[in-house]
Amino acid sequence: MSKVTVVGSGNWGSVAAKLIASNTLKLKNFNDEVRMWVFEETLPGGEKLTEVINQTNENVKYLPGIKLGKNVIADPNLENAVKDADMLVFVSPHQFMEGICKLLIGKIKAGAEGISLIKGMEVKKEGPCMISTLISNQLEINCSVLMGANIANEIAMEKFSEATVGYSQHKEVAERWVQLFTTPYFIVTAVDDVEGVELCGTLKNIVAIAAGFVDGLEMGNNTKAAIMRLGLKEMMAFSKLLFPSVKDSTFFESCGVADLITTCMGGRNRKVAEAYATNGGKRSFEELEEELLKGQKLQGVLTAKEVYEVLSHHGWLEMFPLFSSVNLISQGRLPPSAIVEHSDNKSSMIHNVLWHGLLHAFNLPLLPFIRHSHVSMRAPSIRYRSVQELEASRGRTRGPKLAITHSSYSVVQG
Ligand SMILES: NC(=O)C1=CN([C@@H]2O[C@H](COP(=O)(O)OP(=O)(O)OC[C@H]3O[C@@H](n4cnc5c(N)ncnc54)[C@H](O)[C@@H]3O)[C@@H](O)[C@H]2O)C=CC1
Ligand SMILES: O=C(CO)COP(=O)(O)O
Repeated sequence: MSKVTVVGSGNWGSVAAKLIASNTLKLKNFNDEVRMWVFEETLPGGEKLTEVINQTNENVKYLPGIKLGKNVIADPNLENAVKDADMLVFVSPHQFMEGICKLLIGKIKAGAEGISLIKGMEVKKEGPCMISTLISNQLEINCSVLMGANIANEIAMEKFSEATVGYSQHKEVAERWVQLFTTPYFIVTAVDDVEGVELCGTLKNIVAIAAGFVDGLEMGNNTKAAIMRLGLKEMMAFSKLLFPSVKDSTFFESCGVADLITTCMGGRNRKVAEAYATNGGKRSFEELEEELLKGQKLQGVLTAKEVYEVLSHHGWLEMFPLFSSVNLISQGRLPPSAIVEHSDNKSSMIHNVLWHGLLHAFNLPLLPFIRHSHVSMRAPSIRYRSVQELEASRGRTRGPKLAITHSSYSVVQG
């Protein structure tokens, strides 16, 4: 019988534990108990979060008012929480994963399977690294992903939604994950495109920040829809540049367009970005995150910075005006209103990038195509000026080109 451990216990981590715990009680091939590693905290009343979760069966800080299931056992000791697990569910904010993995090296049971519910990526000197790859490489386990239109508080209340498991090669493993997560109100589908699924979940957080700016500036639904359309194009183009094997069909699964829509309508990234724009960029994201999310973490601002480093490193900034602008606005280098700028420049470049996957399939070179192609399938749209033009038009000069750097956060056990 397989034992399951959830590594992480924030808003989504707690809901994931609840979903899984309802299934392990019913499914014969799983042990009833679900262990949940908790990054220990002392609550304002002086109690330890882990003890309160185990006494009340509720994560009073990150998911108040929802019973997790009596078979969810909170454990503040990471090593102890994972030691017998056959199936490991990783669901921490992405900035903590490198630190968590370091603590887990050599502590995982041989043959264990992992799945990442984490939306984010790391940028290292060697280039971008998806979180599932970080887990796989560091812990020497196979790691699938689960992403989707999954605002945790709604799933906690058992409102219907869908999700996508992304796997590579091992369909039978994906089927076990589908079995472990699926409930009548949470329908999970597996697709053989782990990179595509993970990149959808990661990149939509940048678009959600843009959608929040649009809301803060009270620009209306049409503008937000335009931002979502442009964002989806940049998501597809960026994904295919990094992994030419990424499938178009993945963007039509829950992890793709559905997650993009729900996050741009109702997520935390959107909410904090709205407040940032309402305040004219004068209050930092860190301050607003702390005030509005009370310990929950944003992923979009960091992801925009990480993606910007990749774009800058490859000389791709002009092909990704939305992603670039989101980073520059979040860093205070452009005002929130720069999210929508009209000009008539290189919008066809994205279209060209989308051809890259096709070209790659036929082993044709990309760069000459981008430089010389005049393929014209442009639709009228918001046209972005280049980053340089935007900054120059505001009398600013660009800061030094960002080098690929890696910032890691430490995991400090309370
Ligand atoms: N909340 C949601 O609706 C959804 C979240 N996700 C993704 O799930 C992942 C986890 O997010 P949530 O569960 O929502 O977390 P959260 O943002 O609600 O909570 C933050 C978590 O980080 C922990 N933490 C704080 N400092 C830490 C440190 N130094 N080391 C390790 N852990 C630390 C906190 O204890 C807490 O469990 C993210 O990648 C997010 O994008 C995906 C789908 C839905
Ligand atoms: O990923 C999410 C929904 O699928 C949640 O997004 P936020 O972190 O912006 O709330």
